[in-house]
Amino acid sequence: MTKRIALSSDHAAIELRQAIAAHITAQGYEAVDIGPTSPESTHYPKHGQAAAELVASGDCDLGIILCGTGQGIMMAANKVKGIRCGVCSETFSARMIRQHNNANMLSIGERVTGAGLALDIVDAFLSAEFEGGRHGTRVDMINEIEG
Ligand SMILES: O=C(CO)[C@H](O)[C@H](O)COP(=O)(O)O
Repeated sequence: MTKRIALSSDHAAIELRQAIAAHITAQGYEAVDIGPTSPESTHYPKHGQAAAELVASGDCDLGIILCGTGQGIMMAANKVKGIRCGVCSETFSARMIRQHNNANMLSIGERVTGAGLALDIVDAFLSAEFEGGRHGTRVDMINEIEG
């Protein structure tokens, strides 16, 4: 079944978000891009929350969110129950947050990471699978903290 990927950003990362949407669509994913499209200044918490809710509800399989640094929108997304989101600026971590942490969202900073590398980061994240085992025990411990 086609994987649905939630995408959102604030004003600082619209161009990179749209490039990622086109990139993953070309790979056969369904990009559920909830904007914004206007370059007007906006507030990253609401965009992080909206994408995180699509993932937490099961409407989307995974999510990719962006802001200037990737940090603020990641913090907002991680407040939604069931979300495990990491900021990545290289491919090793993008792969590992899936394999070891079962991350269901990836965050990238458009003001930090160039577009070419960002697309490689997305590929690393989307192609990796959670390994379970001892990592499952640890992810369960994270979920227990959340309650
Ligand atoms: O990176 C971000 C949050 O972590 C934001 O994109 C950034 O703070 C927006 O800044 P500005 O309003 O000056 O464009």
